Amino acid sequence: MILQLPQWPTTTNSLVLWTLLAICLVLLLTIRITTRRPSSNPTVPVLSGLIPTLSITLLYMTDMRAFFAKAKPLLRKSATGIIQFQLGPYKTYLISGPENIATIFRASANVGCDLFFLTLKDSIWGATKEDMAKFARDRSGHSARPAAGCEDMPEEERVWYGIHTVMATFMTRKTEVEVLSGMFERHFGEVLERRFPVVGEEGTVGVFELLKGDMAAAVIKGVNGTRIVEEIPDLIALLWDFDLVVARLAWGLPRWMARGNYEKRDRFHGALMRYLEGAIRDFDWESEENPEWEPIFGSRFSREFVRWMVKSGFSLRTMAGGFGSLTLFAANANSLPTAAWCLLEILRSPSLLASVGSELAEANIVQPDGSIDRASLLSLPLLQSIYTENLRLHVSMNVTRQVTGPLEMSGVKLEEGSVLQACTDIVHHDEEIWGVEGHGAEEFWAERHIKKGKDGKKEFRLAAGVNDFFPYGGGPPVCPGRFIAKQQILTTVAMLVSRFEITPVGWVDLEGNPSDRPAENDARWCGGAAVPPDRDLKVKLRRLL
Ligand code: HEM
Repeated sequence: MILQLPQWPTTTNSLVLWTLLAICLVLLLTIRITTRRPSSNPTVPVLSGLIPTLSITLLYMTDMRAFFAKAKPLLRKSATGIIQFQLGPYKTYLISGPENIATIFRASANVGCDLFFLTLKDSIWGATKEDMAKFARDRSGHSARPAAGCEDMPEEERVWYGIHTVMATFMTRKTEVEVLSGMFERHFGEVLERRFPVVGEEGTVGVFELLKGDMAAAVIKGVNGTRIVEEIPDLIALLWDFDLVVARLAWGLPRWMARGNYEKRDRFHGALMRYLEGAIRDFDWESEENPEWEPIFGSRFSREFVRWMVKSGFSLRTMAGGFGSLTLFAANANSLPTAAWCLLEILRSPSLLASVGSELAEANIVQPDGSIDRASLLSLPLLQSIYTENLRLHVSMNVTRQVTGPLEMSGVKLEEGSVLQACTDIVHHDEEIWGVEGHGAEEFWAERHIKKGKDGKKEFRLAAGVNDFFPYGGGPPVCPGRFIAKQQILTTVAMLVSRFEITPVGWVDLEGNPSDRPAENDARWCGGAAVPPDRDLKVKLRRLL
């Protein structure tokens, strides 16, 4: 039986789904469909299974790791760095190689991302039909200049551009990044202070468990304000429940096939709808002041996003979906696991912990008043190398675009309407790109991205070309939160390493039972951006400062 059983949590609904899929497979096998769909483009190798279309689509949806293992050797052998497969109704090109990747990241009318983002608005936001129609109608693009043919479209109907403008303005500008990072540092400091009120205080915690609670609380207070955590006391639990099903929701299976996933999404959105209703009513939208932060919506980014949605006439349901995905989920779901991996790698090696401690101390990262000198922190070579290495090894993202006009790549004419994917899981683990003697590509090597400068000093330098590394995607839809993410992750590491004496106690599974092995990537998140660890490290913390 070629059906790969899913590694997802088993629920009655998923059992029903798999039983149905298994029946379909058996039927198809019985009538012996063995023909392979011929490639319409002979220079592009075809990734195919026993049953054309169905095998690969199923593998992709149920076991992303096995899909990568099958695709990788074929892609490596492909002279053009392109292979193709059928993903449900879409012909999909899997691409590699810096030139090909640069092509999809270049701003071009012939490469679009709306198909991918539109799917997410339906399945993950749970947008209403009317609001989905607004997004589907707008073909004017994300740039200030409307795409050809849409020049006369009224600005308020340009919803993609509207959303892009809010994110680009309030997430990537230096002042906003500074405010968000400063708020994060303040709130994370406060939660640590509450947990360890006096110098010398000790406690045993799981590193990832601590971040999922305390780091998430600090991120949310900084980005979304303090009132939301008071009004929704189980917000963090609802968020992590939602996080567990996001990648599966993205496939858009109907509710009857994945009821449990939709229930988790709806519980999260239901709480946000109730919150937003009151928050929108109570906030003084007429005020001339636009503070950097206030308790109802937190940062300008979160407030301006809600203001834009209200002004554009979106329903409360769509608003809750967008608010949940683009602010709460986006701000936590990737930077938290990455911060956890940075800490796990540092703490499992006493010599690396000592080196990081010295790097922080020598650069006086902790100021006399206890605050962090974030500008200097961001330029520390060893910490940057550790951060980069963890993004390389633990971000598993299939960056997705669509061919929207005539497009040629490595001499191959790509079919219009087809999907393009660049997988970090394949490119970031490529031995030829990243491997060096003694340090294979699969290994975490803290110093992989460090070179000696002319003065003999250590400098951070990415160990490959810029298009070989794309944890934050690329091109116009590149992650707008990348600057904030880096600050949050490095600040978390710096605060814990400099304020505490940390002694590892042992590895535990996610229920807290002792484990005989260290953490690995949790396969359930494979293909869905930052992959969390499947084990945690229990540590003893003793407050030093
Ligand atoms: C390690 C941390 C992070 C990683 C690896 C990551 C990765 C990504 C990737 C790969 C994309 C898609 C880009 C593309 O298609 O080219 C994305 C989009 C996005 N990210 Fe991040 N991200 C991280 C942190 C953050 C943070 C901290 C925020 C917010 C504070 C954020 C907000 C967003 C938003 C709003 C989008 C656009 C989603 C949409 O339009 O539907 N990200 N991110």
